[in-house]
Amino acid sequence: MDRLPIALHLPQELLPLSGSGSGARGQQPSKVVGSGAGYGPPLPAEGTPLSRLVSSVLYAPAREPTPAEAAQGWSPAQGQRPTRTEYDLVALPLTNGNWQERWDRMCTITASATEADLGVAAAQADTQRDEAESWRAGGGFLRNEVNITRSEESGSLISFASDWLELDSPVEGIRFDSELALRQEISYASYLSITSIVLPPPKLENRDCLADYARAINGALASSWHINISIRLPVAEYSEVELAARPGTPAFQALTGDSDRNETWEMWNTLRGMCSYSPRLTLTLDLTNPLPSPKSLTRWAAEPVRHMFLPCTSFIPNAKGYPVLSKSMQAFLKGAFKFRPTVILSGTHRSLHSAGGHLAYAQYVRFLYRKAQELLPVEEYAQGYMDHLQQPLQPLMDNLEGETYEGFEKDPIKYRQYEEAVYRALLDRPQDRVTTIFVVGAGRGPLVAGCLRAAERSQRRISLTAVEKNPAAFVILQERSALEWGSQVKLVYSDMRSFNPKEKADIIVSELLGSFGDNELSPECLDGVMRTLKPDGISIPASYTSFLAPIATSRLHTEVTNPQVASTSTVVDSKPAEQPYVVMFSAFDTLSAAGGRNGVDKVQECWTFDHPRPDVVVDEQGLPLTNHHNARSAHLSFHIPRAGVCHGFAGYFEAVLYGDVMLSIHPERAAGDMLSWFPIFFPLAEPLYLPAHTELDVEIWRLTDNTKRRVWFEWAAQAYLPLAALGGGLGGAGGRGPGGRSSMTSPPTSATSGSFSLRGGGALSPTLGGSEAAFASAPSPHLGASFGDGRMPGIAEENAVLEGSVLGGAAGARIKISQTRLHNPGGKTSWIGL
Ligand SMILES: C[S@@+](CC[C@H](N)C(=O)[O-])C[C@H]1O[C@@H](n2cnc3c(N)ncnc32)[C@H](O)[C@@H]1O
Repeated sequence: MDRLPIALHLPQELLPLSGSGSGARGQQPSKVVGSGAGYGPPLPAEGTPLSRLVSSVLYAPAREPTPAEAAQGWSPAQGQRPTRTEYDLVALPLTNGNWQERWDRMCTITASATEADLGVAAAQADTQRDEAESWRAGGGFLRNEVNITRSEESGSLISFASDWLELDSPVEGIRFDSELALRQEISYASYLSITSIVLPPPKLENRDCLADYARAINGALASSWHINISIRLPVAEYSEVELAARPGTPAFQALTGDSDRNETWEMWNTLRGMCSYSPRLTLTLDLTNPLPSPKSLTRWAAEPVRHMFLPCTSFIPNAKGYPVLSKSMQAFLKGAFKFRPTVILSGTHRSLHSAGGHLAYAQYVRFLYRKAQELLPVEEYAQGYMDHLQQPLQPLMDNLEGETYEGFEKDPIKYRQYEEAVYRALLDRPQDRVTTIFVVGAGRGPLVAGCLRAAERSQRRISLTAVEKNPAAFVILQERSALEWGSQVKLVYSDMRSFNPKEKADIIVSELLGSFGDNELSPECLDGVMRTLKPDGISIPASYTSFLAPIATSRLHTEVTNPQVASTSTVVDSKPAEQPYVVMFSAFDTLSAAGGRNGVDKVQECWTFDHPRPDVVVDEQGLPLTNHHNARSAHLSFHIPRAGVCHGFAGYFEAVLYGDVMLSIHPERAAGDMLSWFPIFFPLAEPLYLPAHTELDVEIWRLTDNTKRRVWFEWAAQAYLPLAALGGGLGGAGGRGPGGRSSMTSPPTSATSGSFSLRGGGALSPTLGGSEAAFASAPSPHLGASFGDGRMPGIAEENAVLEGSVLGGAAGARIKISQTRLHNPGGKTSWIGL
């Protein structure tokens, strides 16, 4: 099991001031090593004061053996060897109060006040201005302004930038000088080979200057090619009134209730959006404040959390006085541990808890981490594949590798379900008849073996043929035939679409399913072999259905849109955003929920394929004339209860094998330990911001081109806000029908629906006055963050579109707020070959 990285945060008062240990305080210089021929400053033999402090945090001193160790033969050398403590890293501020003092003197005075205000003599003010200007022209730190002076000291450190930097100050001069100071700190950290620096967060009260903060961060990222910037952001903010009610008490609960605390996430979303989802911009989630409701917390699961800042004040004492965490904090950490953030503990020296000592906090976090490592079989199997984007297989166009078959064959559920389906189908057949079964796309034979077992269990006689077009897999089939099956199984090396048996089948068994059901071209392959099925024959599977849900996954979005990201390797791993991927989602959040005005599902059905399908027009050989009947389209409408950003759609499938024997990777219905299929991901090239109560309409098409012999998917989405959600009195029930419509069902009645452009929002804004309440907790980039004038900026936009029931008045009306482009038009980026 991996060790969870834990850092100890050392505040300024516990740090040696740089310059101490020298003659500065009248001490003799320490004994040094390397001072002669060395090129750097002399290094004290016992290390610098800082490196000694860091070592004392990370390594336990030499010790005496315990009685048990002594009994087992303790060698003195063992006692001398430094052993690791509970900590792996030390977190500390890069600069100290001396720097703040000088910066304040230079910058706050010149930026924010007049001489008269401050009563500063004109000459002194001039000196400060000159000093500030020469610093702005490219000044650096003084030796006693930084806590770290040598790169030898920086190895096990996480450094914090000055927490007084105000990149979002309402005072313009302070903003610009803070930005200069930040650049200086980043450049100094880079010089020290520090790879990650933690920055103070933007302030809620300065939200008007959030864009200034974001621009400064973007510039800071560009100023160094390797430094990672991590923004220390509180998991939630509370008002003074709420905090006065004492977190954890029923009074606090009554005040905060179930409300969505998304203010800090909204700031983060604006910030990372303005920084173009830089992979070097991450989060240090600050767990000082009480946790909000679990619903508000889920969105952090989709964000790049690099560190968790956990002060000792967030721990509560257990019955024996040891520090422990509340149930909700335990659950949150358990979910977060799978991303292996560094936990930064702070204040452990303050003896806030009566038992356990200062290491008890780290020991407890490690205990929680160990507990969180108990994985489901599918999670165990998927370790190493988490959030790893893979091209979907094309088993028709390509021949699969042996390793891929081996992977399939580890699945404990799939083959059991197939055997059960064949067994039930055989039981439903007369006992005295021989049933002809074709296993088409037999691979290395696991379904063939399943059919033989099903025949034995059901006491039915079968005639079994295995058809496979992969020459390498066909060798394995021959091997199994020679060693296991003998004459029980007939082998045919052929593409199933040109397979010509003498006798037709009662049952055709196949497994050509992809993560989205039909995306490995099962419909097209089975179309080609259904001519070998008797009129009353059956297909196992009988049908399969595709499902979709909108998700937030900033990590995968960054990967598909930032070609330079993916790894530190020099190979540029470009992953276009207009193709589907197979991926085991880990850092993601499903944005939709069941309900909304139309009572829609959280995960919605796109379309279904049934086999056999007697209505297909075929030629004289029994093959379909065109592939037109396999085109599909789905128009879905998702209810998005809380604000979030959609980065794409997760796709799943469910298959009916026979009767009620199913296969499912539907997230709400799957058994949980089927390993053969990870979900599919349809990314969006641009993230789509969705305020709370959005109705997200998603269109997805499965298209085919007979001449090019290809199948591909296209997708797009539009976001709408129901007027009812704005509290303006125009909304109501009804309007658009429930989601989940597909091309195979009847289209919605359009007689009463229509849409019209809303020109000049002024006419509507009086009705919509008071809508601030609905938006106050969900300011959107599209809507603007300020509602001080009582109007809803999105509505005032010239081209906002109001959709509603024209004949039936405005009941069910909704306003369109954004849309995506059409992804993968004409299959230009991605297609599946027939
Ligand atoms: C997903 S694998 C399943 C293999 C095996 N039935 C199993 O369940 O482990 C699909 C198999 O179908 C084969 N296949 C795909 N299209 C085919 C076609 N048109 N004709 C024959 N075999 C095909 C592939 O080569 C591959 O072996």
